[in-house]
Amino acid sequence: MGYAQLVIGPAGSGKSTYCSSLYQHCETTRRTIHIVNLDPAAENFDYPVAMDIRELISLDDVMEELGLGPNGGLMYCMEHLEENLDDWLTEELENYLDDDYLVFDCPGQIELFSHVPVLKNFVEHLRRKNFNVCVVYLLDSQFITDVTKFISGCMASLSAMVQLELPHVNILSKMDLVTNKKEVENYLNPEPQLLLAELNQRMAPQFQKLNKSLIEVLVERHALCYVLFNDQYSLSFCSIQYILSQIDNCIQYGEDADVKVKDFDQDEED
Ligand SMILES: Nc1nc2c(ncn2[C@@H]2O[C@H](COP(=O)(O)OP(=O)(O)OP(=O)(O)O)[C@@H](O)[C@H]2O)c(=O)[nH]1
Ligand SMILES: [Mg+2]
Repeated sequence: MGYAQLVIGPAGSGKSTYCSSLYQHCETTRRTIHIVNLDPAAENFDYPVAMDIRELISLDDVMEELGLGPNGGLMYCMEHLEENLDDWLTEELENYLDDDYLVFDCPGQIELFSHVPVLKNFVEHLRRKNFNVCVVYLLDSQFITDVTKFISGCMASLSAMVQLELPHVNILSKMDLVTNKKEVENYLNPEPQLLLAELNQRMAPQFQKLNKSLIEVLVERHALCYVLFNDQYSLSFCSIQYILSQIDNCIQYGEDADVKVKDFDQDEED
């Protein structure tokens, strides 16, 4: 059984920074993880790149040869990846052992997790290769400055949840940029009724029924729950260690460790 995180979220939400923090943390704690670049437009990396989509296809070549713009070119590259899952990805995965841990740093185009099936087929391929996969969805903390932004950010995450049908951890990134701590309290474990009241206040009266349904569906799917992340300085509730433990739990990584704790308890009882 292998383990994988699929790191997604809107453009600039901090996905690559998160991957590099995770890599540094794992290096310090002597844990092995491999970070994979799935962004054909990425150029600079703060982590060693274990696998790289740019070895399969170059965005510059696609834009030049097909006369596409950067977004059209990126979608073409991702569709090419989808067509090459059985050969390129399968061959690359052969370099990893059964219980290896891979982290996929994805591009930020929202289409990839709203309606285009590339990532869905990608994770299905990983699951066929016996990987336990968790989606890690990053949302920039600027989304909590305004209730309408927050709800739209949550809806985008929910659409990834519905499309990919995998364990899913939401992360609110760049917490160091939040100056108003009240905003954090309002949005971290939001009281649905208060959110709804605030949303109704911001929107025209004809949207009240829609607002109610939106909040209901977000609550039902646990899509309003976030863990916090801050790359700038260490705060225990924002720590990468805490986030990693939540994700490990979702993909049942380190179950052996739990068994050891049980044995220990048993010894004490004896
Ligand atoms: N202040 C602050 N800035 C951050 C944090 N995380 C990321 N950034 C900055 O946000 C910008 C975007 O970060 P990236 O990690 O490249 O974001 P990304 O989601 O990988 O972006 P794309 O791959 O282009 O979609 C960079 O300038 C980062 O330095 C954070 O925790 N705090
Ligand atoms: Mg990136």
